[in-house]
Amino acid sequence: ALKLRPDYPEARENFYRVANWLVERWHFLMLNDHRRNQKYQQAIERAVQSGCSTVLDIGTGTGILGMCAKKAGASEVYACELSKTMYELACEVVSANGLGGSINILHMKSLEMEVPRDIPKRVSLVVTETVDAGLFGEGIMESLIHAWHNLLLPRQVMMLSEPSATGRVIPAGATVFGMAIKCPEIRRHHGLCVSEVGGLSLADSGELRSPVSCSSVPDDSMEPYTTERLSRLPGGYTALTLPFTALNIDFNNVQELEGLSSRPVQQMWLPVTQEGELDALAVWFQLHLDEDNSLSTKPHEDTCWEQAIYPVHTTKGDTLLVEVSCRDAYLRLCSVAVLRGGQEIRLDKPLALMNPGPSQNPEAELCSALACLQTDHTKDYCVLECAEMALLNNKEYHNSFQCAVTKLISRLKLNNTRQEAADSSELFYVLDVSEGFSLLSLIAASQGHVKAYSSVEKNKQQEVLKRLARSNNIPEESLEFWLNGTEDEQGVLQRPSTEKLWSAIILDCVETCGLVRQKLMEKASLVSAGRRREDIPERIVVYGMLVESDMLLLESAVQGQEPTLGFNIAPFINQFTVPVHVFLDFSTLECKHLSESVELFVLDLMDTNANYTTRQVKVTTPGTLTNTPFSDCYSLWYHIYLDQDICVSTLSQNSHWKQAAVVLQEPLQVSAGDWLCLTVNLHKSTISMSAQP
Ligand SMILES: CCc1ccncc1CNCCCCSC[C@H]1O[C@@H](n2ccc3c(N)ncnc32)[C@H](O)[C@@H]1O
Repeated sequence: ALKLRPDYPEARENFYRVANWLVERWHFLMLNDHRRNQKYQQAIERAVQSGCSTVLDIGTGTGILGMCAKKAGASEVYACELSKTMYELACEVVSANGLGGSINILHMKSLEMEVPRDIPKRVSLVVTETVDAGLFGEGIMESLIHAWHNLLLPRQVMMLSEPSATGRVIPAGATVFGMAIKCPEIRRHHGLCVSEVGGLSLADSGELRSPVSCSSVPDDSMEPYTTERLSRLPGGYTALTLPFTALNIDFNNVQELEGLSSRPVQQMWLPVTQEGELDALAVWFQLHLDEDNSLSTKPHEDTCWEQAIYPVHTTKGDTLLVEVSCRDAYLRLCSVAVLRGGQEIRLDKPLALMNPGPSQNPEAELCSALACLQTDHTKDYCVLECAEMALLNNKEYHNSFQCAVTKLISRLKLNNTRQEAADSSELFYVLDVSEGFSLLSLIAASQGHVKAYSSVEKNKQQEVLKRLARSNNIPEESLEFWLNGTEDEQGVLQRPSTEKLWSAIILDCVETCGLVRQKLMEKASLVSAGRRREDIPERIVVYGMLVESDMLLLESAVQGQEPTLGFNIAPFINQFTVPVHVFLDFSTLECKHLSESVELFVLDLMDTNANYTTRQVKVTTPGTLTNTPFSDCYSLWYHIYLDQDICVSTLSQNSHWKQAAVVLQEPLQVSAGDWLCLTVNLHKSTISMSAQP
């Protein structure tokens, strides 16, 4: 579609969503990380010059590490890449750098490779960077165990044989660190932190959990950890212990690799340095490329990488007994018990006191200690997405909403009394078409005289709403679930029954990622047909601000004109540059504000035709800036007016929304006092912007 009509905004937004998915953003971060590139290049050169003449690059991505090996003089270089898009990209890059004939790239997963079918003989060196924030997330352990058994020359004791006859891996190993932290921002995304919102008591919500849990029983619907850039978390975090070494791994020792996952788990002692409630365990690592080069993902270092976060779930209503014996400053999770319903469930294993020595396998202990804390004795918990959990914890949003609904219902009642015909017992029909888990239908139903329809679909979530209705004395018949699972937008918005119309429809208009929800305006124009009705929200005001942010640039494209490690890579991968950045925390984004916040746009949901299609907005850059900065992007947020007076901001402190930013195609040279002209364009629900001096 883009090729046919490059200016068609809807197609452009879809391309952005696809490009974001096809080429992960970290390819740009990696290629822009010059230190990382140089360290890998050095380690590869050293290995090749010491005799490793045949090389396999596992997970080649753009092909950069394989090209380093070739340039360092390796006689045979092979590479494999499981992603089709990256495989094709690597082929383009390698041939564009004149190495097409000398690097053999395979579109396959290393685990499927065999000698001699795929590579003629075993290689002396495997290079790879198939690691994620939690180290193991890209399957490096499995890949290396398979490589040692099938693709690498056997590991010889060095002195007996020359280097080229023995196999080895870059990176040579990794050290994993952990640290207990207190962090409200993580807490509010992974557990219920409030007891009452919008006039509803949440006491009977039952157990609510985020999809992140390290429970001992591997449950594929749950992920063991999430990732955060600790240095960019709003409100920061407090370290509750010193960083401790959780694990050392030698990637050149296949027995150790195989042993890791089958070892017994023991307890873990964490020396406490600061008291406070434990919200999560942060984990990072050092990747030892060789004896002298290592990469670190430690927070606050100038690493661009995120850390792995293991939230600690303490189930609501339980009393978690943790003997935080600060005797000789050791936090002992060793005697952990859960008091539930008066019954004490001892979670602890035999105390680690018996073998207080250095633990053989702390990484697995880490997980078991956490599993202890999170052992899900109660099977009947309900999983909410992190954003749904943060929304649930957002008192301000629900209270604002409750005010708006109360005003609306009383207005409707007033209208009724004026029309003597209508009987005072008439019910008002309210439909909540919010995506995902939403309490708004309950808040509407709690006003009385309201029949609320919720579009919550998942059974477990409907159970939670029913439980909350009962415990908040909302009559069962005031809440119904509407058209579950129907794909048809028109159907969802049809009337509940022939004679009735909806009195109000609740739309949630801004996606958690920070963009206006796709098809919002189409949905809004659908519902505006028929009798004039009050909708919540009634309008959305879009704000923006010009900023200069190196971090955003590093995540969006390979920067600079000079080649990467001497290779011409940028033009190829930059074709996947996506100007729209989502899920940002604007409050902690490293950036320089180049203008005041400016009202860019008003979306009037009650009159969808009234919206502007293009709009000129003058923006000034404050005079304080010294160097003529590049204004390279503007960040977006929204004020959502639930009615003409009540509004919630997507930038507010406890907001569950993240922000979006639009990176300009070409950075604009601006200097203080300039006037920039932003052209804001709304086509259906897709906002696109461009800036001209
Ligand atoms: C300090 C490094 C760091 C620290 C923390 N966070 C991120 C990083 C940066 N590394 C991210 C790379 C992560 C993605 S891996 C790179 C490419 O390799 C491909 N692949 C992965 C496994 C695999 C396989 N067995 N066989 C063939 N191909 C494979 C992926 O399809 C991807 O294109």
